[in-house]
Order: sequence, then structure tokens, then C-alpha cells
Amino acid sequence: MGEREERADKNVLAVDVGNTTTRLGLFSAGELAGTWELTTPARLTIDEARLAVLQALEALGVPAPEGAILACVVPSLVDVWRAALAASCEGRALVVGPGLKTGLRMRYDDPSEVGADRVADVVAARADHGCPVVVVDLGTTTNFEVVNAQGVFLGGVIAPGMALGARALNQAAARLPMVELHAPASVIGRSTRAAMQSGVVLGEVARIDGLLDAMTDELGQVAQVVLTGDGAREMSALLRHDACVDDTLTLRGLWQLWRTNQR
Ligand SMILES: Nc1ncnc2c1ncn2[C@@H]1O[C@H](COP(=O)(O)OP(=O)(O)O)[C@@H](O)[C@H]1O
Ligand SMILES: CC(C)(COP(=O)(O)O)[C@@H](O)C(=O)NCCC(=O)O
Ligand SMILES: [K+]
Repeated sequence: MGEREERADKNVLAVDVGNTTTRLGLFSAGELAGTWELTTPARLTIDEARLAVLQALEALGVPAPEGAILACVVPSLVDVWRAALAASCEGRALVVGPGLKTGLRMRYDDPSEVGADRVADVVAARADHGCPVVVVDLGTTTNFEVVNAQGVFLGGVIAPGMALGARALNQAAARLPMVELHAPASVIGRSTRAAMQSGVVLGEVARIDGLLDAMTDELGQVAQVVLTGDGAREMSALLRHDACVDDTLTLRGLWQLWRTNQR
């Protein structure tokens, strides 16, 4: 077996630390063997992060990883996870950020500003869905990543996510309850709850459809749309645009970045 095949065969742990949820994905021979989620805490010790890794490996019934890669958009948690992953695998853990080879051309004014999860999304979207492509990632924020026909990351959009919108309404207005993020039966709400669900969920649908239209105009061509994140499937059913749902996009982008950086 060549050195390259041997590396591709390794068990690799990919960790995506979002502002709300931390996702672990264990890749075995290039396939996602299992995932594990925990709530992203405000503070975390290296031991707690190591324990989370051990729990995930045990629950998934997978062997300890040989390699690890991290995308963390919470700066205070980067060093903790870097150290915990180094202790959980052979050698250093890779961290998506300055210094890591991505193979991407980026038109961001300052590419070091781009969130690590967005970089991973773009890498996987380019490889697995083709270009041009727009990724819509539903998380704490609803963020879009736009990739042109040449595979260049042009930038995108960062908007408040649906849960954030619902929470903001509840916190800012004394009479507004917390609502579940389901689409109401009609856009014209006849109760406080229905009106809020219309504003948050159908408002998000309109925002996504509207921004996709504007992006098509700005790009001068129709791009494929890839939806990922919380409620991606429900959202795809509500959108006017055709969109492909890809739940494991970010984790797969991390695995690809790990592989790129073994060469
Ligand atoms: N469409 C949706 N349906 C259900 N919950 C959603 C939806 N969109 C967002 N959420 C909620 O939004 C929050 C943020 O999403 P998450 O994927 O955890 O974010 P991040 O990737 O930023 O950590 C979570 O609390 C999640 O439950
Ligand atoms: C846009 C984000 C907040 C999305 O994070 P998430 O919703 O996944 O927690 C994150 O990618 C980030 O902090 N980015 C830095 C700013 C930028 O990408 O321009
Ligand atoms: K995310």
C-alpha cells in the first residue's frame, strides 16, 4: 500500500465547534462512521474536551483516531480543543485557520476573517456538488458561501439564524412567547404564535429565496444551492429555489482539509 493510501485509510476525528453546537465526526477510510453532538459551553477545560472525545468514541464504538482536525468559530475554545485533540490522536491536531493549506482562492478582503466552518463548507461543496455553488448553512447564524464557476470563494452573507430571531422577539417584547421553529399554516398569522412563526420561519424562507435571486443576478448565472445545518430538510421544502440538502457538509469538508494537509 502506498503512503498516500495508508493515510487516507486512517481514522480521523473532525470537530466543528459552532457557537451553539459542537459536532464530532469520526472518519474511517474516508467514510463518516459516526457523529456526536454536544452543546458548546461558554467555558471548557482540556480534560472536559478530552472526556467528550472519549465518550463519543465509546458511544460510536470506534477506535481512537490517528489524526484530528478542528474548525472552531469560538476563539476562546480554540486552544482547549487543539490541546484536547492532540492528546486524543497521534501527533498534532490540524486547526483550520492561518497556516493551514486549503487549496482555495478567496476574494474576501482579509481571508483570515473567514470562519473556519465556512472554509470547510466551501471545500466540501466544491468537491462534492460542483461549481458554481451557494452553500446556505443554518446555525446560530444563517450564513451563505458563494463559489463561482472557477471554484473561487467570493464571499457571502451572515444573517441572524432563526433561533436567534425567535429568542430576540421573546426577550425584547414583554408579550411575545418563545415559539417553536415550525412554518405556520398561512403567512397571515391569526394568533401571536402564528404571527411570530410567520415572521421568523416564513421570513427566513423569504430572506433566503430573495438573497438567492439577488446572488443569481450578481453572479450572472444560476448556481446550485446546498442547504446544511439545523432544519435544512424542512427549509428545503419551503424554498422556491431547488436546493440539495447535505447534513454532513462541514464535517466532510474538514476531512478533505485533513487529507489535503497530509501531502
Ligand atoms: N430550522 C430549525 N429547526 C429547529 N431548530 C433550529 C432551526 N434552525 C436553528 N435551530 C436552532 O438554532 C440553534 C443554532 O443551531 P446550531 O446548528 O446548533 O448552530 P451552530 O452551528 O452555530 O452551533 C440551535 O439551538 C437549533 O436548535
Ligand atoms: C459566521 C459564523 C458566526 C457562523 O458560525 P455558526 O453560526 O456556525 O456558529 C462564523 O463562521 C464566524 O464567526 N465567522 C467569522 C466571520 C466571517 O466569516 O466573515
Ligand atoms: K455551522
